[in-house]
Amino acid sequence: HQFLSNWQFNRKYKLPPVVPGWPLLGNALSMPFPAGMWGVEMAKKYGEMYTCYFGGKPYVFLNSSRVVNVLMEKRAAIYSSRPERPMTQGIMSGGARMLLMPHTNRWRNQRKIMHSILNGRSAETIFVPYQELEVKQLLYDLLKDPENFHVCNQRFSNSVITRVVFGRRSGLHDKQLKDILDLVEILGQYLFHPLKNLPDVFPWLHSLPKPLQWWRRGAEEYFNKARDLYKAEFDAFEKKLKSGTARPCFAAELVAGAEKKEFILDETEKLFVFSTLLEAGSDTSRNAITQSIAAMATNPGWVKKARRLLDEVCGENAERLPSLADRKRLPYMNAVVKEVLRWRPFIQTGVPHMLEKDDEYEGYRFPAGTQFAWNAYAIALNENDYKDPVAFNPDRFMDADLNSPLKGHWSFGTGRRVCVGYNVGANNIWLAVACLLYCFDVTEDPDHPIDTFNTVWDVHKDAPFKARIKPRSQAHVDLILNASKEALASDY
Ligand code: HEM
Repeated sequence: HQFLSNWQFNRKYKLPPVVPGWPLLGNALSMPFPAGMWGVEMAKKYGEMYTCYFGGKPYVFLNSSRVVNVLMEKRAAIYSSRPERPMTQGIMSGGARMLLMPHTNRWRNQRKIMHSILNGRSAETIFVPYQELEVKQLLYDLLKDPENFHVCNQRFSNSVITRVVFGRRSGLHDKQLKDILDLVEILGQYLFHPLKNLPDVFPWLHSLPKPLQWWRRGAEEYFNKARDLYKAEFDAFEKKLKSGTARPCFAAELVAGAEKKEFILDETEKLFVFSTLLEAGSDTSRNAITQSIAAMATNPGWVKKARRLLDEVCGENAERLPSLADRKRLPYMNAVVKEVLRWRPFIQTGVPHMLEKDDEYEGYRFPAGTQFAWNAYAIALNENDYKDPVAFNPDRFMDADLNSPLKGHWSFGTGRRVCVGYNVGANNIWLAVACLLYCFDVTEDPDHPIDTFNTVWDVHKDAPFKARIKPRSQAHVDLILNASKEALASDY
């Protein structure tokens, strides 16, 4: 029977070159975590597309912008679902995590809510003042504790989104921040390391009697931990709301909207809207800012250029900090943001989308249910896509698409699933990197050279690499101390 169905499958479908794997487990054993450089190697060996099998299902890696653009972008109407994930979505997220939802009305509903919070006018009017406040705290923290730059960047990103969602700021040593990053780290390993997550690779395992489901207890503990974390945060907010001390924020709007029946979210969905916002908001720009530090230390050329342009606008003697109001006058910084995202994409092999209907392309015939991902490292390091791809060179983005943060790289994803927080993310990076460049000299520690290919960017307990971060001059120190006074005094 198996032979016959394989035979039928092969008559009907034709997939790009298949990476040899093992019976049953397919390629789960050979795909490391993180898989960026493995993806580069496979792309060199197999070409523009290759296929892996996980749990008997095909997963196609797309290794050039050309094919991502045709399939995931232009044909987004049928390339925008997500595979069934009974472990990470089912048990660990109570079925309510938007990122993992299939292409359904439930997803559309959540996407609308997210869009209204994160985009349009609100990205500018609501987020920008907090980004401007938090960046001053970031500079102060980097001045005081440069070795822990990773924690300073974590706090900055987390505090912006926590302020918008719950109306409170976060501190460097907040337990909530560490708990969020722990949760994301575990989820990331399950999502991107098939061997660690057999219950999603083989969804039929979930029909085993419950006592035999060895993963269930751990997964339920994960769900409870996440739920308790966001529930505690929401309860604390509601207390403030009742006592009249809550600040205007998204949670307040959500409560008001729910009372007016503008939308319906059950309890778990509500908590996972918070989880999605706080986790996506905390865990992405912090990596990008950290990577910009690696780029400054290893590629001094662009730093000189960016610095000269920043000095022209803000003064050579630490007259004032760069601000998002300077975006029009500092187009080069838009290119910097895009290059930070392109250079060594920290979501190293992309996020898989699932094809909803059989499809054909250049002689291949893909069955519905095939997963497709932009192979992020492989594309970023592909010489046909980028000239001298290894170098950090923002000038490559000084083109007609300069002001479109989504164009020219895939780090925000693609098609209908493209990151809904990209404006907030791009502004976080723009502001933090502009201020860092303006105030600090960043150099490599000769005893600890940075391996920009194999560094695991998203570790959060320790710094992923070492770098020396020193203020440019006493005038810059004074500027930071002065500018951060308001942030240091705003303790809420
Ligand atoms: C540097 C910053 C960021 C990067 C690189 C990034 C990257 C991504 C990527 C790669 C995806 C998946 C896209 C796909 O499957 O095609 C995604 C989805 C998402 N991101 Fe972001 N993100 C960033 C910032 C943010 C921020 C600040 C928020 C919100 C506060 C956010 C909210 C989301 C949400 C809700 C989704 C799920 C979208 C869906 O499934 O429809 N992201 N992001």
